[in-house]
Amino acid sequence: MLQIESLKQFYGESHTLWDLSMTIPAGECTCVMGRNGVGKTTLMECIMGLLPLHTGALRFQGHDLARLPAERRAGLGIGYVPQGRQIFPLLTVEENLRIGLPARADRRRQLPEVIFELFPVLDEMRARRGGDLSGGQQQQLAIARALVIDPTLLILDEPTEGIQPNIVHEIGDIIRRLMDQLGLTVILVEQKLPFARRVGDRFAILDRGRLKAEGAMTELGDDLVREYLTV
Ligand SMILES: Nc1ncnc2c1ncn2[C@@H]1O[C@H](COP(=O)(O)OP(=O)(O)OP(=O)(O)O)[C@@H](O)[C@H]1O
Repeated sequence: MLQIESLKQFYGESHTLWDLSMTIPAGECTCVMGRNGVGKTTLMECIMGLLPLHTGALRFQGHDLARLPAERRAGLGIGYVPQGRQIFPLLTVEENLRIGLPARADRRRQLPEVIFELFPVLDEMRARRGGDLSGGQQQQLAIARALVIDPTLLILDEPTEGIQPNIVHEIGDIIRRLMDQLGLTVILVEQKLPFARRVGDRFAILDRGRLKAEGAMTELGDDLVREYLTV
């Protein structure tokens, strides 16, 4: 579904991603893993067009992504839940959701009902300010906002960061439900190993901007965990 080919990225003089190539298969959840600062968020921002590539190619369902500005990439069906959620605290839940609408390819101006079926709490809280929601509710809002464009690929950057353990479990269930019910492909940036094992079908491990290992989640063994994931 998404091919990343020989991608390089720099922040000024600092080389952040090195010749990174990987394929994201359709219908699966690929967990991008690695310690702090290895380049996971940078890679997601390159895919979304929030950061320029130095060299390399990005292909999404036959489209040359790297040539398209960020808003066109969303229009192709790539939903993005950024690290830290980025909810607008003074806007209502409904206003936060509506922010996603202009990126829809079909120019529809109505929120898809499926969002409220998936997240009934957001329906109850439509008129509340984003800043009044709990961390878990804000995360649901951030996911729902990404769904407003009817994506086929959903990118989630550390959705469980700073969230209570019981809600973390619920977010895992939601991700799997999105895949089963809506047929979504997911890229999940995740540092929590049990969560990644539960939700992910595949893993890709980054270390200092390089892809070090990838495969089926069932093949993620203790040696890789020790070398690249434990702190
Ligand atoms: N705007 C920036 N300018 C310069 N360097 C940056 C910038 N953003 C990130 N970096 C550096 O690039 C490297 C990769 O950062 P990135 O945020 O992509 O890592 P990460 O794996 O997502 O980490 P985390 O798990 O902490 O979010 C780090 O060394 C970081 O300090």
